[in-house]
Amino acid sequence: MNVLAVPDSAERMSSVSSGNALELRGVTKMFGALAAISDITLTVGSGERRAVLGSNGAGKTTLFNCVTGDFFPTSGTIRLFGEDVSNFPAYERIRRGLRRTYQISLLFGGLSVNDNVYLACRGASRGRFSLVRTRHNDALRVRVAELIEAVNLTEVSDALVSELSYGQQRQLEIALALAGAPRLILFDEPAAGLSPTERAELINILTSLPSHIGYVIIEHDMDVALRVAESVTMMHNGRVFKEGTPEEIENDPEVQALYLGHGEDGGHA
Ligand SMILES: Nc1ncnc2c1ncn2[C@@H]1O[C@H](COP(=O)(O)OP(=O)(O)OP(=O)(O)O)[C@@H](O)[C@H]1O
Repeated sequence: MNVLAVPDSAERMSSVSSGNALELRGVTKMFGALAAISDITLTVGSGERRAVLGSNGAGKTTLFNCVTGDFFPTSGTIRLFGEDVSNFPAYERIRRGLRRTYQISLLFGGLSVNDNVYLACRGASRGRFSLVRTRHNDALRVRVAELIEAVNLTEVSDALVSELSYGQQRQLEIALALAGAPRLILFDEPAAGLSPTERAELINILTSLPSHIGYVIIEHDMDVALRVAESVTMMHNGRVFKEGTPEEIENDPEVQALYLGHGEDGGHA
């Protein structure tokens, strides 16, 4: 059987039994002799909001890359909504409702906020791409307005992206991740470079997302991470070091020693 073959939707739905959004079992990714992540076992329930913390080089980005399909794991399995996607290319994972934001901006600076979100919605709708306006197009425009509202950018919806503040650009990236029908979003350091006011806005946006949309967030800002997540996975040297609620992680002496600036790593938060 071709491991890249994708089952039809009925077959797919019948394989969805666990109710979990994401399940990693024994996932290892080697770069030559270096294990960037080792034997990672991790479960994210449907609609769950989880933070992944860890110092530089802990393996957080590699973990995301394995989940998205940017990298294939060297060993182990990755299940998305109950389906083994370990060998699926990235676009097949996107089709199943997985989205990701990046640390770097992927926005079209010369287009308006509206047009950026519109293009993301068109890309996600899988219809034939056309710039001719139709009724379907009108429905899409309504959806675009809803997404812009969800990230509090309505007042600047006609502004060019290049005219937005850095924080507004990060908010727009969240709107793009919401295009289509996402069920699980991977946020890669969304608070990086934000001012305190922009961080408060980000927390507000993330905690206001529809409850059926789960997310996993890599975030060095502990204050943001622990406020927007209901569960935390702490990584160290490519392995899962601790799991718990934000309170448990915050109060864990080993975590404090390792991550909050008292350990040999010097911390990174
Ligand atoms: N493409 C690659 N080729 C070789 N080594 C890599 C590659 N990507 C990551 N690594 C190595 O794997 C380890 C984990 O890196 P990774 O970027 O996943 O960590 P991280 O926790 O995301 O770090 P940061 O917080 O700095 O982004 C590091 O030692 C890194 O140098």
